[in-house]
Amino acid sequence: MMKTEPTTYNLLDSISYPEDLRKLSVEQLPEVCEELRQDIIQELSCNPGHFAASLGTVELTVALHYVYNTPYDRIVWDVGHQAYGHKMLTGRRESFCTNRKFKGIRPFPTPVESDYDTFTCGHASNSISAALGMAVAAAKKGEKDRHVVAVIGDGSMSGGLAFEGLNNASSTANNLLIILNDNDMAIDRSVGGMKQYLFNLTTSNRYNQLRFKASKMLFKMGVLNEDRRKALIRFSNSLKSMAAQQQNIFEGMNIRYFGPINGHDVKNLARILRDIKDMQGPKILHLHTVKGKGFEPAEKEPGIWHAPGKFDPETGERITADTSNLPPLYQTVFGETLVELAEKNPKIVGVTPAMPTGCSMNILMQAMPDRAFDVGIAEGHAATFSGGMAKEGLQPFCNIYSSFMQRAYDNVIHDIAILRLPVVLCLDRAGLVGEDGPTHHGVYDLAYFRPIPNLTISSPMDEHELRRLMYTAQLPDKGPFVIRYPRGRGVLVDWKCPLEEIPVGKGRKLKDGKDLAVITLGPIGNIAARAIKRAETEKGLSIAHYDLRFLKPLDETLLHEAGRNFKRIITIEDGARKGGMGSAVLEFMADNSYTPHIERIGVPDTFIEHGTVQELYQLCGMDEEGIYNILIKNDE
Ligand SMILES: Cc1ncc(C[n+]2csc(CCOP(=O)(O)OP(=O)(O)O)c2C)c(N)n1
Ligand SMILES: CC(=O)[C@@H](O)[C@H](O)COP(=O)(O)O
Ligand SMILES: [Mg+2]
Repeated sequence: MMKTEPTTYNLLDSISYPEDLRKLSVEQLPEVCEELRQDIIQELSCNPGHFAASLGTVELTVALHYVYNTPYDRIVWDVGHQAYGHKMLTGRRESFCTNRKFKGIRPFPTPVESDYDTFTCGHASNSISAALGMAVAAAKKGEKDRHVVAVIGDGSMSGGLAFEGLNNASSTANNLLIILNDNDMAIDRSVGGMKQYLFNLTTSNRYNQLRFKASKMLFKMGVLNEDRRKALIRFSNSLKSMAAQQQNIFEGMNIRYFGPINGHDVKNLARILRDIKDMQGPKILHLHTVKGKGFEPAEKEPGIWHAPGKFDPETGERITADTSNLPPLYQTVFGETLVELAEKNPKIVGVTPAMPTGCSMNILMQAMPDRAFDVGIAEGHAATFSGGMAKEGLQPFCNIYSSFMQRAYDNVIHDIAILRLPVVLCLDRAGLVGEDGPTHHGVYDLAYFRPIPNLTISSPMDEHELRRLMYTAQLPDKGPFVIRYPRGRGVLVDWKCPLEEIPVGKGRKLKDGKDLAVITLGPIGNIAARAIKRAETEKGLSIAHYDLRFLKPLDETLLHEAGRNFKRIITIEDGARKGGMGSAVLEFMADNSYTPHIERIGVPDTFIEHGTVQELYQLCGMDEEGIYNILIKNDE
């Protein structure tokens, strides 16, 4: 049954902020959790967002706000997609129905929205570093009573940044608590050695619990102080490694390890948090949780229920529209075409940093499991790993969301571009992505990749162009080749065109015109084409339209033609206005002494919030109406 009217809750309705929660008894916490979980299910069923992760952290969220003095004490959520319960307990339950909507609650915690949100969330693996910074700052300011807690998932723990944070935490004076929320899932299944290591730790559960109890008792009795504790750890670790040929990696780094414990027993969780809260030195608490906990379909298929869209909260049936007559997703075209190419070219391999389903690399994984790699949330590694394979003769297609590629900038320069290694860098989610907001918009790649020598940078206007660019990119001697395309559907229902080469650096004149020229890059060219048609029909203008296809190398013949023939040129791109395609055209015209009036349509120099892509296009003047208004401006 769909949610029709607000449900009333016995305890949850009395909690607006954590102070209210802290007035309850420990015995009441399970009921709070049950109500909070139900409320998340009800809310998400009609206003979609990240779902399964927040169900898995209900007890942790309640326990944290119960035990810690938030917001004075700092909780740093990693990614923040698991923090819906946190939002509801921190003054945003009433407005939660606007979550992820334009002008509504933001998709991930951010201090811009609430004092309870301590840092920027969205990109994985930053929580330990940020929390360590806060802990050090607190100590420097003499705030001895301020506690800092980082909450990081097992998937996010696979990221290099998390390891850097751990490494630094182990050797810097701090009292940080790291909570490892281990549900054995990223968006898809967790991968890698850390996941295996955490699983193995489970098997030594009894040992860790015994050790925790013993050390607590000795502390209480005054037998154990910090120096003796460290000596004891060294002694117990050496005994343990002798016995089990294995050392706890965290303990080995001087980070005290507790767990693993059941992350859904809220009373026990609160008790343990209280016990370890004031212990000196860095600590890690390892929780076992179930992604999707308490909602059976999500527990069974947490991958699908990571962000399932609307659903019926009673039956668990997902509400999906019939898409059979719609153009395909660019992601499907990418995945299917990659398999087609890999069947013919044995050198092709696929790489994804933890987004196999999102980018459709899972199609290659299923068809050719030994030729596709999910490397975990490790974009920098994905790029360098691809470079290594390319150096030895393979042809990697490394697919990374545009905004996550920001993490791999130096890897692309240092480990791919300098040696001109033939890696195809597929930038999925290029352009404004919608409800995930400013952390996830893929709007900087054109500007950040354009200055790098040896790179070819392209963007297809439709599915056929995507297939042709993918085909072209894997031909011999093409060097590093970037292909950027957006989240969502293309424009051609019949997308399976023959695979043909596109000459590198060659754009297209889509139509001639006399009054002004429009230069576009990528799928936004389709919106521009509609606006052009309207301006011609309604205002009698004659407008030339060029699809540049390549930002690098630029089609100089095409640009000379535009520079020679037009006094007014409008560039349109789904990316930052500063530094991208429009800037490249400006530079070209200036360098060649052309003096047209150039207007650049693109994302302005500000962080764009969340909303539907359509709403955000409108906000940036990049929708059909916005483009039309610019086209006719001088004609009014
Ligand atoms: C740098 C970066 N890469 C990829 C993602 C996409 N992403 C969001 S959540 C997630 C999985 C996180 O797994 P985990 O930390 O275990 O959290 P869980 O969902 O299991 O609670 C991924 C890959 C991201 N947000 N940031
Ligand atoms: C939290 C996060 O970073 C991902 O879950 C992201 O929201 C996925 O985006 P897509 O839905 O575009 O794959
Ligand atoms: Mg996980």
